[in-house]
Amino acid sequence: MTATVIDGKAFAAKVRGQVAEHVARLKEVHGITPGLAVVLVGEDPASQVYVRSKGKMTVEVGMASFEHRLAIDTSEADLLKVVHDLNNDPAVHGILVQLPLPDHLDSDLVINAIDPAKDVDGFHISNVGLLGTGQKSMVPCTPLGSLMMLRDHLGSLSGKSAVVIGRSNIVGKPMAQLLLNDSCTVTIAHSRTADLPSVVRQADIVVAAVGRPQMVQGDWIKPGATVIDVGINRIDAGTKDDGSPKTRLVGDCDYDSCAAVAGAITPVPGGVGPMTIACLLANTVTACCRANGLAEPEGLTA
Ligand SMILES: Nc1nc2c(c(=O)[nH]1)N[C@@H](CN(C=O)c1ccc(C(=O)N[C@@H](CCC(=O)O)C(=O)O)cc1)CN2
Ligand SMILES: [Mg+2]
Repeated sequence: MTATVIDGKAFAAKVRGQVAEHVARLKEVHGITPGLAVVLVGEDPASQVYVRSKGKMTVEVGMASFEHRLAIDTSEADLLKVVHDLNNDPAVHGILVQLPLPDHLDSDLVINAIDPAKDVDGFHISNVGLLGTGQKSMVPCTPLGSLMMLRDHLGSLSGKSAVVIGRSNIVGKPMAQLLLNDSCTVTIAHSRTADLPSVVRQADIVVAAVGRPQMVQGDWIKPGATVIDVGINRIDAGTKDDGSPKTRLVGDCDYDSCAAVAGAITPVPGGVGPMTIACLLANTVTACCRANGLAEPEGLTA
């Protein structure tokens, strides 16, 4: 079997197109421009790339983008003041604090200071609790994007057996919750799970979010299963012509061996990653509609 490649780049472009249509309607009919504020502390190179990309795509879909770049030694009090001001800014419907934060800052404290209605990352404890009890919430972007791709590829997920490898608050746990809400039978596995290959082999749906490059092997995959690879790992790839080190991105799955067995698989890059930013934009429109008592965009929420 050779797996169908689930094209996250194309899917994300489609989602951004839908978001742009909603934004245009909000502007024309209601005179409202959704606004997204992104806060970056420090100069982590990957975070800078993601924040730049978020700002660019926010503007491309017609929304207002507010960027707050703070020095690496910003105090917790100063960061909390920025969050507080954004909570009270009526032009801002979504707030995102780029992670990871520098070590001296308490991520939980900062995230829980965001107004839950503007928490477009879905990381605030109120949103975690709402998702966990099946109530309307803001849903974390990477799991939401993964769910959209699964629904698009498989249709109903009801009754399917799903294994989520990874138990992080931002991917593994909310992903498991979303799959459960869609009536999957869900197992959360992780790096310490006994006989992980046998556990994964039971699954119709595998979501790999363990943060270990190419860990999941093809012989762990049930033939025909759908594999969502959330991992983004940069590994050595020899040297360039000038002798400098070369790197490449790989997922948590060993792509070639998994693709030989799976029914469908997301590539890295070009799979889940692009969906993360598309879902961030979708969440911002959702937050804006909710704040204004308007109907939410269909198909862009969980
Ligand atoms: N506050 C948040 N912080 C972080 C999140 C998040 O959702 N909220 N997720 C990640 C980083 N991230 C967005 O912030 C992100 C990561 C990767 C991609 C992406 O499109 N990746 C590409 C490859 C990019 C490359 O070449 O390096 C892909 O997979 O195709 C988008 C967003 C941690 N922090
Ligand atoms: Mg910290």
